Amino acid sequence: MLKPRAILTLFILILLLSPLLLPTYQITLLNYIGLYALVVLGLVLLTGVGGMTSFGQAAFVGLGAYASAYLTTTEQLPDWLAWAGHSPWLALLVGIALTAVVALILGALTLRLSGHYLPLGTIAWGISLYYLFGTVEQLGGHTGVSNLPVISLFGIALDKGEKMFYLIWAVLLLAIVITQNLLNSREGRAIRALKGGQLMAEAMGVNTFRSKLVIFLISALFAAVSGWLYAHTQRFINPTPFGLSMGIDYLFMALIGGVASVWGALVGAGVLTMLKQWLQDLLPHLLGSDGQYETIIFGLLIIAVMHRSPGGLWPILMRFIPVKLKSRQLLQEDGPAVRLDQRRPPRQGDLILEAQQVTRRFGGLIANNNMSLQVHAGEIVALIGPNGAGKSTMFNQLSAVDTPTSGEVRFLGQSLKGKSSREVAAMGMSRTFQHVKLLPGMTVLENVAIGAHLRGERGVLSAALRLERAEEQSLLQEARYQLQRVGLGDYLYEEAGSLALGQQRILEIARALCADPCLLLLDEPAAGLRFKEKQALAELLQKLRGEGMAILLVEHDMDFVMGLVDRIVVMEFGEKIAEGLPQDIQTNPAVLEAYLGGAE
Ligand SMILES: Nc1ncnc2c1ncn2[C@@H]1O[C@H](COP(=O)(O)OP(=O)(O)OP(=O)(O)O)[C@@H](O)[C@H]1O
Repeated sequence: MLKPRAILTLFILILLLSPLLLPTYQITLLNYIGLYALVVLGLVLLTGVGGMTSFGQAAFVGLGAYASAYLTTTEQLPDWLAWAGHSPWLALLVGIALTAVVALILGALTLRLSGHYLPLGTIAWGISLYYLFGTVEQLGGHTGVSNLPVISLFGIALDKGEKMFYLIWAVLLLAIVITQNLLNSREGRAIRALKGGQLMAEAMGVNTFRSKLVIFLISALFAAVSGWLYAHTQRFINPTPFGLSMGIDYLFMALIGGVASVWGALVGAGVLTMLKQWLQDLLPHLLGSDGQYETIIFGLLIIAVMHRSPGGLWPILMRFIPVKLKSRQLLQEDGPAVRLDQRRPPRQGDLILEAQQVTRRFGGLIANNNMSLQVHAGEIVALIGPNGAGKSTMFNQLSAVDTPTSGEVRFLGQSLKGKSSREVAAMGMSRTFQHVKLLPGMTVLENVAIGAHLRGERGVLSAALRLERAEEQSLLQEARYQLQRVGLGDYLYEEAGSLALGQQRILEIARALCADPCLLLLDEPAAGLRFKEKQALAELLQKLRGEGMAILLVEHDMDFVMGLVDRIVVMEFGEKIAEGLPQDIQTNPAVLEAYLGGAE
């Protein structure tokens, strides 16, 4: 079994030797693969990891290319830009700044769009920027800009493809490392939660819009740097490679390579570039040179690959490479970690949560009517009621996922009016979900670590450069501790999706505990648990109560509830019909009526 590091070293060695062994023509091809892969890497992050489809990446490539072309070839630059003239490196800085500004504006405008509107938005700005490149006179119109200077590095002029090769591939490898570092960090977990876990992530305190903007920005910057490298490799540019058709090609490369993997970017760029070249050489011999047959065959091949392997080629390739690159390796302890700071717990008996006459209407339907309840520190309260009684709706009002039509929820003395579920999480409320919400492909440990999101503060940059290792170790140690506490210590490195449903519910409790809350909202925690697991859960909740935690749970399992909780609030048709000690509720006629239809 080969170690990933050995494969990487071999790969770098082959790269280093390539310009010495391969003919120029092939080096040119490899340069293109490197340039494309850099753009596709951004798409893997944006589309594969973040779940946002962009057809407009080629426009960002154009921004990087044109910024540098303009600055390095224009004789008389405006005074305020003169400092950046004639040096490709300074032009790169300007290109990066320009792309960042454009990406932030476009991202702010389009990333809030949902469904098909986002891809349509990317097509719109992709086309707009393309026409801009062709229209602006200073950018050479459709003729383009020629005579770009060569890049010099440490006094060496990179005037040949063989020399640019080293720069292109070094930048690409650096970008891959940065991306991988980022994905294996606190910010990375938040980013990975974007696809399929946004509601959960927000409840854990993640600002999902910010995470989207971050990957949008990074992918735009990768594209712009690729554009800069392209411009100074070709030393001539025109708008053609920055149009929508290239934007679609980049997306295809990501899909073919494997949109969920960083290395898939390289595979996708490599396979598609080689294939296109090969078809362009081969088909004219077979079919004549009249039609663009390669485009048709190319399209059919893409459909075939997508059909056979929707995850792209990388997962197939991994089956043949004798290497086990599991996130386990990335999560190993570096040594003892500092324990995270803890919130000062409220005093036993303090009022933690209070709902005052909460009403929630959905059109004509009143899901919650005049509901009031209280939860104190060191108390377990159950919210019960028949199906459709309005318990989940109430939970959503209490955790600021939804806003009451009238009435008020107060948490730790503060009204939740106008607060987001993220802010409420930061105040110390943490929850689990009726329908388990976790990221099935991620390890149990990483899933739980998302709960500790608000307890870390190191940002994207330190994650990309691995400067946040101490904090990361503390976050993972906390996740490990909470998993051991709930009895899932043996499953740290399993994929969360492989756990039984009952264990997934327990995982959600560990995740909620990771946030160091003073109030736990548990939505049907015992559903799907076996008897022994229920006993263990009850013990855990009792222990937490002993430590002063306030717990509110919705539960259908009456045996579990009666033996555990201090007080019960019963709902029917959106209203509170009873409240009291378990033994009183068990004999309450209104409750018996609601549950058993009037049986005594
Ligand atoms: N977003 C919504 N729009 C319209 N109606 C809704 C919405 N959410 C809930 N309801 C309705 O409100 C009522 C209460 O639903 P809710 O899910 O809160 O009940 P519940 O007590 O949690 O039920 P269960 O035990 O089956 O989960 C139901 O009639 C439901 O159809």
